[in-house]
Amino acid sequence: MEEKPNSPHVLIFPFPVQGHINPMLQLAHHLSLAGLYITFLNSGHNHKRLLRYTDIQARFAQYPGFHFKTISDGLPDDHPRTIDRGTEIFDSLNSSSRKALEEMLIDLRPPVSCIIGDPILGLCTPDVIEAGELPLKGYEDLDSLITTVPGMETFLRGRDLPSFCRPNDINDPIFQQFMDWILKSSETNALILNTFEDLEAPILSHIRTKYPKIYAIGPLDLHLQTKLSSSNSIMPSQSSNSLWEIDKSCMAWLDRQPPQSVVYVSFGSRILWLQDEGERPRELEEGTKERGYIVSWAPQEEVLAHKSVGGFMTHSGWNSTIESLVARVPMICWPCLFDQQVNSRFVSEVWKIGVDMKDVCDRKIVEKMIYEVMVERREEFVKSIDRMAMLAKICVSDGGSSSRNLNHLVEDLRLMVFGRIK
Ligand SMILES: O=c1ccn([C@@H]2O[C@H](COP(=O)(O)OP(=O)(O)O[C@H]3O[C@H](CO)[C@@H](O)[C@H](O)[C@H]3O)[C@@H](O)[C@H]2O)c(=O)[nH]1
Repeated sequence: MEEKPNSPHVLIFPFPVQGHINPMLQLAHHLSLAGLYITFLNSGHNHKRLLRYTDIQARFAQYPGFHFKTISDGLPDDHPRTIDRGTEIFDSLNSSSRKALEEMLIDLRPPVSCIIGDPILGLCTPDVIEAGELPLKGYEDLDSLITTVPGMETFLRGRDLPSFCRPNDINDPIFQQFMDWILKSSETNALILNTFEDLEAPILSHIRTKYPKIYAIGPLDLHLQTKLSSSNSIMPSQSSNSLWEIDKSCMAWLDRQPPQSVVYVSFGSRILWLQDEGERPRELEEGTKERGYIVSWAPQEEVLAHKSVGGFMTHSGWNSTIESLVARVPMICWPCLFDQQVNSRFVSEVWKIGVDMKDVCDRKIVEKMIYEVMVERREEFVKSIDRMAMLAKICVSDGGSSSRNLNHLVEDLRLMVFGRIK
């Protein structure tokens, strides 16, 4: 890499799953557009998979300061790396990558001025424990309000807490491990968030009391699209970030459906075991043949933007939530893990852009919720989501809050080279 004194060199290291690689690549793209040196660090396993479906390196070839590097996640090649394997991937990455990362940092030129990592942000968990609201005492607590999370006092119930934050016993080793990561994440200098001020203002002002430097620069994808189109550049297709082969055949099927008649169902990387094994139940294929279309990995953003799609049944992963908001598609949420329970509560109770099935799901409930989103409360949801999508657009356009925050981020990264800020 040609060494230019005074140029910041940013090392970006996403947690090695699809939902983290996508936004981190978008962030890397933003910083490259601003002329920064970037080293994008992938696990060797994921980098091989990205290269299988797209020439990800060619996509960034226009940026001379952009380099990919890989690091081992410490797991054997045939390990499924799915979340149903508990914290295996976290643990392995933690123990195997530290030394390699330290060595890499010594060797990289120009010297790395900043590392953008991917921590778990559980800011309030210690306060909730301190207040005695965790651990939950039993089923009756699932419906009680949690009153110690600022900005969420009136709507956050026990059942809306992230799954990892509600152990039966706070001495549970997995919970303790998460707590350890949460406490470590509070040592970072600043937070870069894939959200926008108009979406989460009260929460962002609370986070600001703990982290003076936060940069809400999202929705990253829409932001990138806006930036690239203003310079007449082409937005890379989503398939250029994908760990799975995208099957576009569903687009022709969507073209044949009436406007807003289709419910798109996807649980992110949650049910990939099913797809990877090629074990889709035959009854599912047969039963939906006339009325639906199944693919293993869809071009999600294109699907959401299609005029025939009227609702999204989602696991409420953050990327899916924000992509649905941008595409103005109301949601039927069926959260499972991590932040998904909180996201779905915001969708239904705060933003009012969909319904939250939470932990109660059977065919009657699915039918009822789909009816609510597609018919009964459609007008209300569409009105709110149109407004949110418009605010997102304003935030990422020139002079909008996300655009200004991104400029500040770039300025601050530049200052780091001179050691003027930490
Ligand atoms: O058929 C599909 C399904 C998904 N996607 C894309 O894959 C990403 C999925 O991301 P997300 O919705 O965030 O789900 P996960 O991959 O499950 O994300 C993990 O990471 C997220 C970000 O931290 C968390 O919010 C989730 O809870 C966690 O499960 C999105 O960009 C989708 O567009 C596709 O392109 N095609």
